[in-house]
Amino acid sequence: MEVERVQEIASLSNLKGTIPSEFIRLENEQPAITTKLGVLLEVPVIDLSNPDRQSLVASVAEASKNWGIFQVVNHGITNELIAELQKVGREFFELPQKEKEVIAKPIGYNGVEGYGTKLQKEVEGKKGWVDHLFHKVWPPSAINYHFWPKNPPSYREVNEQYAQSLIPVADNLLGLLSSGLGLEDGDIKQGLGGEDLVYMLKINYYPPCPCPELALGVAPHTDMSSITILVPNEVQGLQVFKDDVWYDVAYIPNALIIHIGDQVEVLSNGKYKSVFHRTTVNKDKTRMSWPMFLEPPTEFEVGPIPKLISEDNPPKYKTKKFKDYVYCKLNKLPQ
Ligand SMILES: O=C(O)CCC(=O)C(=O)O
Ligand SMILES: [Fe+2]
Repeated sequence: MEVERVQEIASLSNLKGTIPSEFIRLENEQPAITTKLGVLLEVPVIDLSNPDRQSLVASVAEASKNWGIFQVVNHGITNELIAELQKVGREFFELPQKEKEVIAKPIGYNGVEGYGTKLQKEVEGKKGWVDHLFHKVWPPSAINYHFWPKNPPSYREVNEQYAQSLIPVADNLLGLLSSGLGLEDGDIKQGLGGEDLVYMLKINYYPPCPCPELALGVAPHTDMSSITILVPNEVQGLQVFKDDVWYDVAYIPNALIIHIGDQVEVLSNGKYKSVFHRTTVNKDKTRMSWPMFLEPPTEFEVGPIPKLISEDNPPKYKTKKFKDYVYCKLNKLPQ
């Protein structure tokens, strides 16, 4: 059988300290050359239990304007639930390959859901050292359980519980972002489709890599989502581009990492910035992460919120259907 999944490539005994050439980045992307070594970037850490809403709004707005990324603590998701989420996700990836392939993204299928490995659409044709699983978890009408692992048996219950616990956290964050622009709390969520907002879960599985200094996990990008709520495991790997260099983001156990994605940048007419990030891999350890992408429905039109637009502040972005935004971005066409 032709080896295709990174997890399988990583387990080959004949690698002997090397990796196939399609994983070796050009020098301008290699982590060993482009990372600020020995420094952990302390992105803003925001305590969501802060009773002073004004100061909470101010810190979320400041982080979203200047960083596009922050971490939240005291968010209300229990450590036990995060541990369960990680356990069932890891157990799925540790199943025999044949069992994982049952929920593989079908070839030629037009959606993103399913187990898979991305063949990066990059000029150099390089591949990321990562496999993934995508499936929607909310709203119930958007869910296709075919793409959810049947094994381990508790996968569904744990992931449903996690999605439901995340809804108030997401609503709160979107409200804080709205308020930070001087808008009503509900305006940003409304601008994303309101209750039809889709929660798309991705699990990234980065197996140990014999040459972590030459490869990347996920290539540099901004998320197409509105915001992304991310749980990593304890293995370092997330990097952010700041002042022309890549920095490792400090890992805080049980914090949620929040990325500002492209749709919030558009809605805010550029006041909030989507964060440019990438991931590195580890020589000995498996890294995993669980980004939850909060996305407008594909047919929903997103554009700068009208209340933010004036003669002095004209729209900087087009208003367009989310599916058209995605199509242009994936095919590297102008937006
Ligand atoms: O693994 C991570 O920490 C981030 C992954 C990521 O950026 C993505 O999947 O979009
Ligand atoms: Fe990302």
